[in-house]
Amino acid sequence: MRARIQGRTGAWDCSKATGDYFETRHRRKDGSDITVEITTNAAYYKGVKLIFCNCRDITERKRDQERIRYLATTDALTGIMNRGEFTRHLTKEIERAARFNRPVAVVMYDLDHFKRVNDTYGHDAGDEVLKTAVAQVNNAIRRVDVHARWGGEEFILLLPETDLAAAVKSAERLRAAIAEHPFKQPERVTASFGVTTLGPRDRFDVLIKRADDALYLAKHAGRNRVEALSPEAPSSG
Ligand SMILES: Nc1nc2c(ncn2[C@@H]2O[C@H](COP(=O)(O)OP(=O)(O)OP(=O)(O)O)[C@@H](O)[C@H]2O)c(=O)[nH]1
Repeated sequence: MRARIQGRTGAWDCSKATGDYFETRHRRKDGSDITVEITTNAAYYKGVKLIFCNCRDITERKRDQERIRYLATTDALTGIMNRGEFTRHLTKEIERAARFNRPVAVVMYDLDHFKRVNDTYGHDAGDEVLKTAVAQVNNAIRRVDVHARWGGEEFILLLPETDLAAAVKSAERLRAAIAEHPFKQPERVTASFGVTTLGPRDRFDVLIKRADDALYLAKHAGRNRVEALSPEAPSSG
């Protein structure tokens, strides 16, 4: 038996491989995508080698897997990354930055007096404010920056290849993007920002704690502002 499977990755000859397994993507005549699982096995019959090649349409399974992955990694309200996924990204980035001695910044931000928004306009209006604020930030960051919901009305950004001065500049741009945007209910919304960068011996929790401390400073200095703490800053414990 000789079969050729023509996929996007080119032709694959069934007669050359046995005990093989792989997946390939193809396009149907109607333009829709199909994912196919290929398995091959060989058997001998009267001295003749027979190759069995099994092709199965796994498009649905793939779609389900993608959906599960999306739900597991994404914040349902805002559509950005959730805390668990961000933690995985930052952990990797810390390793990479330390290994290659590259800068990396973390920015935490939190909407100001957000409880008042919920109390005055209701929870649905509060949700709208969260989504709009996130959209403003998404529009103002680089593609390589990672934006996630840390919890409640608190958000976090990972800025690769960014030193403290550049991160403060970015945070200031994001602060202005929220503060200057005409929201619906209420019309004006602000957020406070805490910025820090990775120190030479920082672990994940130390970095997050320092960003959180900087955010706390911004809240206590009057809100709608950016505060930064460098890795050399004394820890608040
Ligand atoms: N609508 C909505 N509200 C949320 C969500 N998550 C958290 N909140 C609300 O966010 C509010 C946070 O209130 P606080 O922690 O007191 O903070 P704040 O009022 O923003 O005050 P500061 O942070 O000090 O400026 C609470 O009322 C929470 O119920 C959400 O997904 N949707």
